[in-house]
Amino acid sequence: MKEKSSYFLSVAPSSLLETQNSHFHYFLTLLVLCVASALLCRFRLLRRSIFSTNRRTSNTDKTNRLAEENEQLPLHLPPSPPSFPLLGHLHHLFPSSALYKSFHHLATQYGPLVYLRLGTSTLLLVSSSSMASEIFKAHDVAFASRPKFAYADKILYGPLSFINAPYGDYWRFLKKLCVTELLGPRQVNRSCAIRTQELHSFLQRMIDHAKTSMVIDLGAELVKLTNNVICRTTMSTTQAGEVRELLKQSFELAGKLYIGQMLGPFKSLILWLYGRRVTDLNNKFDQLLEKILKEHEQDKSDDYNEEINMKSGGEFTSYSSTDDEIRGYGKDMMDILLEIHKDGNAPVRITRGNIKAFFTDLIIAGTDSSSQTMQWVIAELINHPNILKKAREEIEEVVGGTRLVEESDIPRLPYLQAVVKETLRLHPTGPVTTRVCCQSCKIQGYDIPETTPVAVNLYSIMRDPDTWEEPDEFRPERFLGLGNAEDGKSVGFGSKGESLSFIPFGAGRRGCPGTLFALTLMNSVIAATIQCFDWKIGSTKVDMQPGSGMSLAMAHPLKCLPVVVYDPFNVHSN
Ligand code: HEM
Repeated sequence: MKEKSSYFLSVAPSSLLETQNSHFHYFLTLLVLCVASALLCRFRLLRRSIFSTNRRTSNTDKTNRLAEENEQLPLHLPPSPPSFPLLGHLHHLFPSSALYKSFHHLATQYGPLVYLRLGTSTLLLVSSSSMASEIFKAHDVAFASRPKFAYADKILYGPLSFINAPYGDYWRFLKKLCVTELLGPRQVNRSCAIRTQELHSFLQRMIDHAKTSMVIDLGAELVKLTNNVICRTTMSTTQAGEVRELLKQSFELAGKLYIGQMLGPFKSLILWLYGRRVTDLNNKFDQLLEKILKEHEQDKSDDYNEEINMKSGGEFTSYSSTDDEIRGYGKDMMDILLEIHKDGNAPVRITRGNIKAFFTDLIIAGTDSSSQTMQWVIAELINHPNILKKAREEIEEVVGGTRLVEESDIPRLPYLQAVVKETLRLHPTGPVTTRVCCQSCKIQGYDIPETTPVAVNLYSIMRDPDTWEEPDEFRPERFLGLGNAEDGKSVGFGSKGESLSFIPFGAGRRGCPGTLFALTLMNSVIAATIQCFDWKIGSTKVDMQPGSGMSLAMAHPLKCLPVVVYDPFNVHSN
């Protein structure tokens, strides 16, 4: 059955749509959307009455047709709030400028499973851990694909993307490769040297700023650190800044197309306005990635190390390492994928386009999510000095006062890990994840028709008062000890046998393959930051207001002055 492009949110664009940050734009867009939907529906009604056709196009119509085919038995759909005849439930998205909050509000009023009609599309909203279990566990295969985007062919490598690939041979092959090889424990261990170098570089920059009493944009510094780590680990490139800038511009425009797809017959207008610029940027980015691919193919020359030393940001040049140490391992992820590309016997054909799309996915999915989470952690610690003190004491006890905390210390720092987990619970940077129902099924007695797009609100699940005591409080202690969750079940990251009450990385087949990579990086950066710095801000408390849009970023960048409490590069002065 041909799948209708529909209203959807997905991992990559959730961070991209952060660019639509202004409240004004958000409301204006929804207003235009409402008017457009109304016009579209009126036009359809008129056309039907003139030509007396029975042509049906919307998912709601499909649902009714299924009911007709099913011996006229009406489908038993999940509960729906009251709706307007043409707009459906669009007006329910207005109460908040952030979509996950509007969804959260809907769940508190109408329950954990809500069926919505948004203009011409439908959406199943899932907001509790037991309902999420139905999607991520009981019917995992039926919900293993993501909804399609009308302009998939316009956004960067859209149709070749892994994140939006339908559940099938290609996706399964790459997912297995991610888990066993590219993002698995072995590869994460082997890239430790890259993370350490970039962390030292970051710390040195903070120390320099502290010496000159310079207020810094901590978010921007963390983005730089994360982007460098991901670009170097995945494709050993020293052009991380250029990669990021082009991606940012390209996806700002993609965000506009994304909103535009909801405008029904007017969506071509958006394409007309921005199409050319999107193509130009995509071409520029493609040229850059092609260059990096060719460098890999040309077998890197001996002066590779020297080149890295000169370009890797400059500040930290004390290493003189072998190629293995610089890259973290002999082969990087791009080398591995190129080998598969050239292997005629590989079980799945991977094109050059697929390789470029895959690395673009990793950078988009991994950079902002990790850096924003770290920014939230530091903001929470500034606002909770007792927790900062406790975390610092734990590090001092394990590490002593003579060296910098290392990745290998993390397993002995449970309180630090609890601080990071509690931040992920309160501030999941991808608060809503999406799926599409590919096989009609029943959830708790309700019929879910094929092609229904699904939004799982991770934010609601992780603030559910039935699971979490005082859900809005920052209390890392809740993650210490047995069981962890107030519902008594084990809390991991949504793996098999665990409660789905803590799922910042999603769950099931399409759960985040970068979980280990992200946690390894975040735990070690946060540990070192706690050990080395206090932070001064302009007021007594950090403003914790989240921004609008679809990702959960801070509304105001965290600007602060680092104050050195331990300088790992000048031990004599400590
Ligand atoms: C704090 C950091 C991160 C958070 C909170 C996060 C969160 C998520 C979430 C919620 C999903 C959707 C899962 C679902 O639909 O069930 C996802 C998917 C994904 N993430 Fe992450 N992520 C993070 C870091 C990373 C990193 C570092 C990488 C790679 C380097 C990565 C790569 C991906 C990919 C490729 C997908 C798509 C998986 C698929 O569709 O099969 N993520 N992530």
